[in-house]
Amino acid sequence: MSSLDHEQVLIRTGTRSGLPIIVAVHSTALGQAVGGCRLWHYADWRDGLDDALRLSAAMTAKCAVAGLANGGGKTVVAVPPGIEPDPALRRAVLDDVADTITALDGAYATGPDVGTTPADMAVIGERTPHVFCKPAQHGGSGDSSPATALGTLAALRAVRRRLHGTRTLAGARLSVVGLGSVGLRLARLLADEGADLLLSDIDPAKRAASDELGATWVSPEQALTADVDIVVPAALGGVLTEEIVPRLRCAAVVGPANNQLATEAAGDLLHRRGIVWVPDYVASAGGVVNALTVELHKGTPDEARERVEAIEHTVADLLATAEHRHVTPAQAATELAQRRLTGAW
Ligand SMILES: NC(=O)c1ccc[n+]([C@@H]2O[C@H](COP(=O)([O-])OP(=O)(O)OC[C@H]3O[C@@H](n4cnc5c(N)ncnc54)[C@H](O)[C@@H]3O)[C@@H](O)[C@H]2O)c1
Repeated sequence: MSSLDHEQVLIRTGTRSGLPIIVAVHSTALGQAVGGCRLWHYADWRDGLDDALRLSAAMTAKCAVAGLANGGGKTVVAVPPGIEPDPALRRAVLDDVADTITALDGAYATGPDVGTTPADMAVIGERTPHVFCKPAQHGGSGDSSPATALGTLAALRAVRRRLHGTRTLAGARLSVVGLGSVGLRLARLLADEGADLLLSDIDPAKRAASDELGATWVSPEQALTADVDIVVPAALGGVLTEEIVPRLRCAAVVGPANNQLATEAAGDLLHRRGIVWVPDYVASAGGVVNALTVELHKGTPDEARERVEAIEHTVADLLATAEHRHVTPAQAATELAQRRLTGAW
């Protein structure tokens, strides 16, 4: 049996909801642990515990690599099969989550994750200050997509410099897969800067926005395998499969989509093909960096923007480490997290 490498895990049966509320605090070495609140169905609550343990450890790495003074944590509310939380049960769950966070005495703050929304964070915020990503009308930082897009742009600048010796995206050829909240914002920023864009989405209604930006509209498959400088995955995860990677014709893959690598082997394959890949949790950190800076660290919007734009330096550091140590960027990110966690910045 492996050892517990978390600082603490609090598991309670919610006094109001009767549901298992699990909060895993992986690390507070760099500061308060943060991580979203997942409200999801699990056949067995122990599966929810596994998720909380795994995802909180991943948050420690994400925060450390992003240079945040925060550690990793996670809340999982394990909803048994067959129960669909109605508004009353949902309210009960959120109050139970807030009380559990209060019991941790500031060691952990939560935000939205699968199954919860910024509006839910406002409800949790009625009982505890240790919450972020509340809607703007509740004093929060609001929609995280603009900051996520800005952070991805910063990551793209670092990669552009690495590929072509310049940080401007003017004249760079990029394809964006997914024109949702983040992808479309990012496409606009790239178009403003004069990038040569191929845009795609499974939703044909997004074509109008693509035309407006003067971009070339292609299918998601064409966008992924296009002969461009950088492919930007901005839709769902798992796009980088062992089947697709050999067909890529780009020099780099950098985007906000979560969990882009379908398998670890796909990551190795990218590396062997000499395609630069920035781990998604690094490229997509802008949203959480902005929310934490403004809401938990009480920074100004300018400070938050500066921190989001610092993702450019983080990525440059990461790529330099990967090259120097002959490792994948994912391994380099793990090493960077370790260096920061042990104070050896
Ligand atoms: N919103 C944020 O702040 C944020 C932060 C970190 C990471 N992310 C990640 O970035 C990605 C995009 O997030 P979002 O908020 O823009 O989501 P979204 O739901 O607003 O947009 C996703 C878009 O992708 C399209 N899409 C879905 N499947 C597709 C496919 N197979 N090919 C092409 N397009 C497809 C959808 O039609 C939609 O337009 C997600 O993976 C998300 O987890 C988002």
